[in-house]
Amino acid sequence: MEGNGSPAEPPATAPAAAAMIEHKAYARIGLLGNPSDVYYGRTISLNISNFWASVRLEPSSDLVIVPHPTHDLVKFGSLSHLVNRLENEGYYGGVRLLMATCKVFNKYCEEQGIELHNNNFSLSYETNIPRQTGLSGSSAIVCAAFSCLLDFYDVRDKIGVEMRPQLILNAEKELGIVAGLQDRVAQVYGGLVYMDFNKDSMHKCGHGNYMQLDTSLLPPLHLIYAENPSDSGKVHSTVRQRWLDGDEFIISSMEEVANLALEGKTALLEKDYAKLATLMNQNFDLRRRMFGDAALGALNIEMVEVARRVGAASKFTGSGGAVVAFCPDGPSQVELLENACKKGGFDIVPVKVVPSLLNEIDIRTLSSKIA
Ligand SMILES: Nc1ncnc2c1ncn2[C@@H]1O[C@H](COP(=O)(O)OP(=O)(O)O)[C@@H](O)[C@H]1O
Ligand SMILES: O=C(O)[C@H]1O[C@H](OP(=O)(O)O)[C@H](O)[C@@H](O)[C@@H]1O
Ligand SMILES: [Mg+2]
Repeated sequence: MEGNGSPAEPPATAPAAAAMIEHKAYARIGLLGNPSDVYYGRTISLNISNFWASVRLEPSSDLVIVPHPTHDLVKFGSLSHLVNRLENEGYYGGVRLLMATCKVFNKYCEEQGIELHNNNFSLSYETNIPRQTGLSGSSAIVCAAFSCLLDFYDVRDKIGVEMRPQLILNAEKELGIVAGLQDRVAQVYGGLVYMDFNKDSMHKCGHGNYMQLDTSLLPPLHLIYAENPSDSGKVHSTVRQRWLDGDEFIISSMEEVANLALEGKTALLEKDYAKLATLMNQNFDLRRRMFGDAALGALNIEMVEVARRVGAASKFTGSGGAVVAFCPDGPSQVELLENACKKGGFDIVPVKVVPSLLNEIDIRTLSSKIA
């Protein structure tokens, strides 16, 4: 509609880079096999719409990384407020993640001879993923920022879907955070994904083999969580060092954990949910033996045990802070679980699975067919 004095429509040929771009990336649940993704293992993970991070890219004259008003707090009411904040949430927020994402993106494009235009942008973020609870809050910010850069520079077709999780992981590696690929794969692909990170494919192709599974294979799942931030990089570092030092127990236990994902794929395809429950419990028990109770934290262990006391299967979604629970006996058991969580002071929500996030351009970049 043309009105008197209304601003002129921008020309149809305005560069795509002039538009604001926004992308979301969702929290993920490691259903089986984690943390063997850090060790050439296998996992089954799902992307959930209960929580997400979003990143907004706006064209600007300078390149600006915008600190989040609460997650990157630098103004405090008092000294004790500052100390309290650092003790509970650490020194860092999302700014370092956004910066590292830009650096890694630029490095990869340079290496691959992908030309980038010279326009600048501002990056800002929001997130409602409970902070540092093993729901991949960190990589959600990186993944959403990475998607914004793909579109701003119009290179979605030049950076294949299979490579993206590794680049998203590289942003955290750049910051010295020990982590694996499962979060990033789930967040790039969406839905339910079986992942095999065997050494051969990791070394030959620079990525694992990723297979999307039908999300309707999943039984109803519940997510239990608490405000209890833990630094996943720190939780992982000791076990990682032992693995690097050739510790037989850690190496063989990680192999066992990886096998749970392989068995879990069959169980899901056959809808053998009794088996799924057993595998989930074994997964946590193996983690507990490898990491030890002190590293996992009493509150996190209690979340697993609350679920087990009502007969539900349970395990960590990530490195700690949230638990995925499955009630094989159905709604009456779910009610028991909800009551037990309420009494224990834990939040509990039914899991909502995100469908596949790949668009047509993304699918065309795949070197292997998705299931
Ligand atoms: N909600 C958040 N807001 C801002 N930055 C975050 C948030 N969650 C994580 N980060 C950043 O990512 C780093 C690693 O977080 P991590 O322990 O992996 O959390 P998560 O389990 O949520 O992935 C943190 O030290 C911090 O810099
Ligand atoms: O320990 C795990 O299961 C996962 O820990 C990290 O995820 P987070 O959400 O930060 O706890 C890590 O990034 C994953 O690769 C591990 O599987
Ligand atoms: Mg993380």
